[in-house]
Amino acid sequence: MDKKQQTPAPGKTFWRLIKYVYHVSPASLIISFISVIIAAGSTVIGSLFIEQVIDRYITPMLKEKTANFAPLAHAILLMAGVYAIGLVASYLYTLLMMLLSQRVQRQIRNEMFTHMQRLPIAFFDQNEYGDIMSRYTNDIDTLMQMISQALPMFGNSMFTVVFVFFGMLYLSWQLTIVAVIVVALSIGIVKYLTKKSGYFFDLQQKKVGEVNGFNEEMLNGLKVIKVFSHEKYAEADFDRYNEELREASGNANTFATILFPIMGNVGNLLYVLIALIGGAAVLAGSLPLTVGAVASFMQLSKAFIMPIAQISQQLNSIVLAIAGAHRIFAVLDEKVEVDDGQVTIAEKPGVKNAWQWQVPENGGTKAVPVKGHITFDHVNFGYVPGKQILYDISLDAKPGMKVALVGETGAGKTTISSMINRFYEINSGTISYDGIDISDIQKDSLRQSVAIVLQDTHMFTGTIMDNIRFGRPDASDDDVYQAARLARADEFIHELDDGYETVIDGSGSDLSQGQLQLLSIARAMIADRPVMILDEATSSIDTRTERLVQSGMDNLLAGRTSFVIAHRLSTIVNSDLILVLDHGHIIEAGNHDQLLAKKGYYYELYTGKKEIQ
Ligand SMILES: Nc1ncnc2c1ncn2[C@@H]1O[C@H](COP(=O)(O)OP(=O)(O)OP(=O)(O)O)[C@@H](O)[C@H]1O
Repeated sequence: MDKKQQTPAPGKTFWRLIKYVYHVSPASLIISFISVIIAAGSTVIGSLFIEQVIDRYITPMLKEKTANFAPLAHAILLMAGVYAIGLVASYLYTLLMMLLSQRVQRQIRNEMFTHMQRLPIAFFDQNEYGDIMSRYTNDIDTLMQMISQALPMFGNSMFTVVFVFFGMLYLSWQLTIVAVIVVALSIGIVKYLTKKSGYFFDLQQKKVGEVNGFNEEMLNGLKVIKVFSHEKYAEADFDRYNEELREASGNANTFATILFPIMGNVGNLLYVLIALIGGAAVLAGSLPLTVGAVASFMQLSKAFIMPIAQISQQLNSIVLAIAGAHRIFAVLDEKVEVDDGQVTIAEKPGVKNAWQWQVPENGGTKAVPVKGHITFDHVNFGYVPGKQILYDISLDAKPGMKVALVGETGAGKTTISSMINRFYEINSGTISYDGIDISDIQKDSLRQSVAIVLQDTHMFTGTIMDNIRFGRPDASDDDVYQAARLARADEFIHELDDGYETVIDGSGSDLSQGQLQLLSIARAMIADRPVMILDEATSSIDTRTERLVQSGMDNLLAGRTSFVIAHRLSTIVNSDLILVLDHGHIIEAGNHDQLLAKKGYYYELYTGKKEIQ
C-alpha cells in the first residue's frame, strides 16, 4: 500500500469512520448519541435529587412530631424514575451500538471483498497475503470493539464528567475546587498507567501477529520440518514467541487492571475529604451549605473519578481502532484496475460460442469476428519502475497458430503471457488482438476471450463438476463430461467414490498435483476461448498421461491461437512458432526445424548440450 498512506492522521480517520458509521444507519447513531446524553444526565440529576430529598423532606420531617411520609415517597419515586430512564437509555445505546457495529462490520467486509476483486494483480504482488488477511480479521475486530463498546463508553464518560462538574459547581464552587485538585493530582497516575498498559497492549498485538505468522509458516512447511527432523527447533522457537506474548499480555493487563482499583481508592479518598470538609463547613456555618448539598456532592464526587479512568482507557482502544480503520480505508482507497476500454465481446446472435467484438463506430457499434490474432509490437515492460523485464518484444501470432515460449527460469515467459490479458500494463509498445489495441478492449471482455491454464492449479471448495464448470457457468453436465474426457481427467474422476460429485477443498489437497492439472485443463477446455495460454500446464503429469492429454489438447488447440510454455521440449516441437527468450529478449524465433538448422541456443537446448535451469 502507498507509503504516504501509512502515516495516519488520527483525527481525519476518526471523522471518516464516524461518517461511515453514520451512513450505515443515521437513526441508530443519533438515537444512541441522545441516549448517551440522557444516561449521563440521569446520573447527575439522580445525585442532585439527594439534596432535595434531605433538605426539603427529611430534615423538616425530623423537626415535626407527626411525620407525613407521602411527599418523601413521591420525591423518592421521582428519583427512581430518573434512574430508570437512565437505565433504559443505557440499555438502548448499548443495544443499538452493538447492532450497528455488526451492520458496519458486514458492510466493511462486503466492500473490502468487492473492492479486492477489482484491484490489479500488482497490488497482491506488493502486499503480503498475511497482511491483507489481518485487515479482514484483526483490524475489523478492533473496529467493531470500538464502535460497540469503547465509543459509547467514552461518550458516556465524557458527558458524565462534564455534567457532574456543572452539578458540583451548582452545589458548591468551593468543594468543586477541592474535587478538581484531587482529580488533577490523580490524572498523573492515570496517564502513567494508561501509557504503560497502552505500550504493552501494542506489544501484545505485535506478538499475537508474530505467533500467528510463525504458526502459519510452520504449518505450511510441516512436511519440510519432518523431512529434516526440525520439530525440536520449531518447538523451541514457538516456545520463545509464545512466552514473549504471555509476558506482554501479562504486563498490559496488570497495568490496565490496577488502574481501576487505584482510581476507586482515589474516589473513596475524595469522598471522605468532601464529607470532612463539607461536614465541618455545615457545622461551623462557614459555607452556605446544607446537609443535603454535602450528601449530594459526595455522591457526585464518586461519579467524577471513575469516568476519568474510563476515558483514558477507552482512548487507548479508540487509538488502536483508528489505526485499524486507517489500514482498512487504505485498502478501500487503493485504485481499482483502470479500464477505459470501449470494445466489448458478445456472442454472435443465434450462434453458440461464435464471438465477435463490438467496436464503437459513429455512435453505434461495428461487429468484428473474434479470430485470435495477437501481435506484440516493440513491447517493453517492468513490474516495478527501474527494473525492466521484457525488452523490445515483437511477435505475430496469427489465428490458429501454436506459439511456444522457451527459455531459462526467469527469462520472462510467464511475463509475456500475463501481458496478453492485461494483468499488468506495458511500459511502451503495443499489443493488439484482431487488430484492436488491447488497451481499447474492456478488460472483462478481453479476459473472456483468453483461457489460461496455470502451473498453479487453484481449485475452489466444491464438487469436481462445479470446478470444471467454473470455466463456463452455463455449461451442461454433458459439456463437463466431454471436457473431462478430452483432458483425460475422466478416468481418475470415475475412480473417486463420488465421481463428478466428489467434493474437493480449496487447497485441492485430496488430489495429486497431476490430477489437479488435468482438472484445470478440463476447466480451460470447457471455457472454449479463441486464445489459450498454457503455462507449464502439464509439468506434473507423467509422460504417458501427458501424451494422452496432448492428443486431446491438440484437438482443443486446433483452430485456436495458443501460447505454450513448457520445460519439456517434446510438448512444443510441433509449434508453428518457437520464441527463445533470454533475460527478457527474444534471441531466436522460428519453427523447430528452422531453429535446429540454426544451431544456436535452441539447438543446444534440444540436443541436451544446454539445460533449461
Ligand atoms: N509479480 C512480479 N513482481 C516483480 N517481479 C516479477 C514478478 N513476477 C516475475 N517477476 C520477475 O520477472 C522475471 C521474469 O519472470 P517470469 O515468471 O516471467 O519468468 P519465466 O521465464 O516464466 O520463469 P519460469 O520458467 O521459472 O516460470 C523474473 O526475474 C522474476 O523475478
